[in-house]
Order: sequence, then C-alpha cells, then structure tokens
Amino acid sequence: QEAPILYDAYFGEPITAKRNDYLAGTVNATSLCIIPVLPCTKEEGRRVDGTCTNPKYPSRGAGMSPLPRMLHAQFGAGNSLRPARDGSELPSTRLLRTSLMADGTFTNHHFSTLAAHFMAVAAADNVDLLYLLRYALVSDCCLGNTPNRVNPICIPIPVPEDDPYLRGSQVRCLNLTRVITYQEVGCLPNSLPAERYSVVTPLLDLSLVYGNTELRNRQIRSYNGGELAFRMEGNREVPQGNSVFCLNNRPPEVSCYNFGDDYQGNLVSGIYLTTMWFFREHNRIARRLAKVNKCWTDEKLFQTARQINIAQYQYIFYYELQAEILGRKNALAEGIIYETDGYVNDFDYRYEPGVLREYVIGTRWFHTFQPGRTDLYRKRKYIGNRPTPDDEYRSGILAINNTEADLTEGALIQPGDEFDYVIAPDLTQRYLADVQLASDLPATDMMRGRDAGLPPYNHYRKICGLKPAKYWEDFYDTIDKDKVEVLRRIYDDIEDVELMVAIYIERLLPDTYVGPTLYCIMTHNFLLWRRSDKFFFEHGDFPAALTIPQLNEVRKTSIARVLCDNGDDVKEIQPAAFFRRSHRNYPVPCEKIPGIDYNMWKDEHWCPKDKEK
Ligand code: HEM
Repeated sequence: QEAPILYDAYFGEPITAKRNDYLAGTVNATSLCIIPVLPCTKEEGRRVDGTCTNPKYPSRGAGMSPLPRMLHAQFGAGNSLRPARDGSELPSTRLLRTSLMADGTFTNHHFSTLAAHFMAVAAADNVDLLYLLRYALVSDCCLGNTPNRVNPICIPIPVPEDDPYLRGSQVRCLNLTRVITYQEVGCLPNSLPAERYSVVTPLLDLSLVYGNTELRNRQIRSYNGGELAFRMEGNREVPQGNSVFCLNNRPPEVSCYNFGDDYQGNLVSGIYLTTMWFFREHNRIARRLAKVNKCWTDEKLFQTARQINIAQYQYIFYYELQAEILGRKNALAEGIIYETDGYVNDFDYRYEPGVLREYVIGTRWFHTFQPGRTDLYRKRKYIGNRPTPDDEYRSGILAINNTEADLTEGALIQPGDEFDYVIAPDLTQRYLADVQLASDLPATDMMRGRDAGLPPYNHYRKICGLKPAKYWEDFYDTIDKDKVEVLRRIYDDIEDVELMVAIYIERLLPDTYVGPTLYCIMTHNFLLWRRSDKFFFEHGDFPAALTIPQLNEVRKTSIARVLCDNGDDVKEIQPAAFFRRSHRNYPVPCEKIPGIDYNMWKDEHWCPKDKEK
C-alpha cells in the first residue's frame, strides 16, 4: 500500500515544513491538525473517512476539515464575540428569545415526528456536538449566578431580572461555553479568525452508522458476509452495547450502542432510533446481496451494501424530506432535485466538500419543529409520552418495556410541532434536562451565531437577493411589523440585528416551511453537497457508480420501506411516512410498500479469485 500524504487539516494542502514546525510546537497538534490521505484512485467508491470526496481537494470531506462559510467571519478583538456597532455587548439572547418567541406546543398538520427525527439525524451526521459536554457537565460560566466574562471560553447568557419565567427563581445566568476551535486544539494562532473544529465528516454519508475513520469502521464490522457486528437483544438486531456515552442511562437500562459514531448516535431518541434502522438496513442489504451473488466476498458485500444504504439515505433526504420542506417545485427549479430516470452528473470539481457554517447554525430553526415530548403508541393507541430532553445520551431505554417499538409507532403517529415562533417548553426551559437549573435552546441557537462570528443579518439579506435594510421598516418584507418593533426596542442599530434571530422570526416563504434567508442558506448547502461530492448517489461519471437500473431501484424506495424492514414491530405504515396519517395517507400493510429489487446487483462475472483476497 502507498504511503499517505499528510494534509494540513485547516488549510487543506500538503503540510509544509514551516507548518510542521509550528505544529510541532503545540500540544497534540500532529494528530489533531493533520489528515493523512491515501492517494485517490479512479476505481474506488466513497471512503469512510471522507477523503477523496473531491479528488481535487483530497482532505476536504474528512473530519477535522473546516466548515466553509458564505460570508467571512466578523469577531471582536482577539476572536471575542462581535460587539454591537456602538462597541457595547449585543443584547442578551434570552431577552431576545423571550421577547420574540413564545413557549408552548402547537402541532403541525402535515408532518409526523418521524420527519423531525430524520432532520436531527442529518444534522448529527455532518457536524459534531462534542462541545456540549463541556458546558453541560464540566464548566461553570455562571459562578455565583454572575456571568463569567473573564474566561475566554465562557459565553454565558444573562437572564433579565424580569424574565417572564425565571423572575421567580434565583437564576440570572445561563451557562454556555464556546464551540471548540482550531485555535483551541493548537492548529492555528489566535491572530487568525476562530474557526470551528469538528471531527465528523461534513457529508451526508451515514457516518453515524459507519464511523468517521477507517479505524473505527474496522472496529464495528463483523468481517462476515459484509455485515456490521451485531447481536440479538430479545428479538431486536442491535450493535454491541458497551459504548460509554449513555451518561443518562438509569438502571435497568444497560445498553449503549456501538454505532459507527457512538457519541452522536446515542444523543437523542430520534437519532438513536433512526441510526438503529439504518444500521439494521445495512445488514439486511448485505444478506440480500449475498443471496443474489453467492461468490461475493465480505469486502464486496460490505462496500456494496454501504453504497446502497447511503444512496437511499441521500435519496430520502433530498427527495422525500427536503423537497417537502423547501417546496417540490422550488427544489426542482433550484436544481436540488431532478425529475429523471437517468444520472444527474452535476459533480463540479471546483466545489470543496463541506457543510456551511451558516447551515449548521440556521437549521437550528428546526428546533421549532421538534416536539418536547416524544409519544409512545401501541397498536394505534396512545400509551403516554417521554420528555425529549430526559432521553438524551440514553439509548438504554430502547431495550426496556417494548420502548423501541412504542417510540417507533409514536414517531409515525405523533405530529411534529408547528413551524412557528412557539417552541416546546421542554426545549426553551430545560433542554439539558436536570443537568442545569435552566437552559433555553433557541437562546443558545442565537448565541451560537455570535460564537461563529456570523456577520449581521443585513449582509445575508444582500447575498440572498433581499434589500439590505436602512430603516427598520425595510425589514417588513420578511418580518412581521410587531416583531420588527421588538427588534427596534432591543437592538440599538439595524446593523446589530443577527442572522439566527432573524431566521427564527422571518415569515415563511409560500409553499415552504422556512423563511427566505434560511431558504437561501439551505439551497446553497444542498447544491454544495451535490456538486462537491463525486460519489453523490445520482452521479454516474465514475467507475463505482450505481448503474442506471440500480439507481432507478434506489429511487423506488422510501422511508416507509426502511421502517417496514427495520423498525421494531412495524407491520403497517402510511406510504408517505414523513406525513401524518390521514384518509389520503392511510396505513397499509408493509407488503404494499415498494422497495429495491436486489437482482439488479446480480453480477455473475464478479468472482473474487483475482479481485481481492
Ligand atoms: C428537528 C430535529 C432537530 C434538528 C433539525 C436539530 C438541529 C440542530 C442543529 C443543526 C444543531 C447545530 C449543530 C452544531 O452546530 O453543532 C443542533 C444543536 C443542538 N440541538 Fe438540535 N436538532 C433537532 C432536535 C433536537 C433535539 C430533540 C434536542 C434535544 C433536546 C436537540 C438539542 C440540541 C442541542 C443541545 C444542541 C447544541 C446546543 C449548543 O449549541 O450548545 N436538538 N440541533
């Protein structure tokens, strides 16, 4: 095997002697700031570690690559948070949140909670949430209830004296720390803008199931029949169960699943359920392929099953979910989806793989869609609910009392929350459950925009085809008058108004579930993912691509099929499973849901002898 070339994780170029000297002087930097890349080859398919996703930029697409931006960062001195125009601190995001948004629960009339689960999985697939542990468990940026302004990693949120919910309590400060940056791990000096460091592949590649590195992938494979290592827990096929991240498991909950990414995979119930389905799906596909191709080796079965699994996951994400969120007509017009039975060869080597910084901030908007309680159903009967934050880091619940099956049926029947300014109280008051006295997710979301150094909302209006506002009234085109009035009272200057605050209050575009700026950001990101990824499922211009008949099989499947095949005790399902049940979307027996015909992968010429050992 050829030796890997060492790439600078941040700059994306082979490492230079000068950089090597710099890194040698900092702690751990050689392992944390360098991405080894084996030379890209023409024949290969998608790598687990994300390298060679675009051979022109071989290290981009790997974990530890920086998140690209639509606009340059704007920080205060020494990478501190950007101050307001007059030099003062920007207003409390708790004040902004409670003034602009309400606590409560309205249900959405179209989507099921399954759609929220899938959205959360897609978020956890392309950016890591390791920084969460720091403020949830370790750091206290509210010592004595006073915001700590000395420690540079602290960005606590002040709580006003007359806070509508917390005024009766002693809480005057919400604990929060900054995300982890290249500066912090030692890859960059503080003289460069603080860029976020994330160890997850920034791609839609099911890294939750397969891992982010070749090493991790080797640990979770069984090397038998192309399968991932599994065991039976009762009658449920599950991964090994001794991961250490289920900090919240309570006796008798013991399992913590060894998913490819076992930190992200065990995070919240929607994520561990969905990761479980796609884990099982891999093994199911591998077994089907083994039946059709008796001579295939473990390696061939594994890689093909993985390719099909990721292809259908991308298909479901783009065509079944996001096309509904952004409007199918819009998605077609933008080139996010296509109506074709051929390839869509829109790979463009000029695009560097990655996930936009603005995307991972802006899509926090979907927290408004996330129910604060997760319903349990059995045989179409509601049997109770679980507070969503209480199930964080707690996949041990799945094995107890039929919970996996009950949550699965619940995901199909429970509506998602409405896309509006009203957010579930479990998320606005206690998203960290009982680990902190109080925690407000949308207020944190707004704070993360500052943490990322995002320029003002006005700058995004400009690149998204809206007129930058000169007067407060200029915001009326996207934000209701009453909300603009609140902005005017809280912010001193139009240029201080922030992107994430605006995303939470913009009026929805017709036929979509997002406001205009988030629409613009999501569209940019979805095009980037398609164009920068040589292995995107609809691309045909590389030797390992799906054939046209295979691609068209993938286009027949659906999230309903994935649940029928892998959900615990799913026997019937509504065909459009991201939508609520209705007389037009009535549950049918699983046999009626179309899926992939694996005979399209029959390949009698492929026999291992000289192909591989
Ligand atoms: C509709 C489903 C959901 C979507 C689309 C979603 C989306 C996101 C995104 C994009 C991020 C930013 C990731 C990053 O930059 O690191 C995030 C962060 C986060 N989400 Fe969600 N999420 C969903 C559900 C949930 C649920 C059920 C919880 C649990 C209560 C949750 C809690 C969090 C937390 C704690 C963070 C990090 C907060 C911080 O910045 O410190 N999310 N989410």
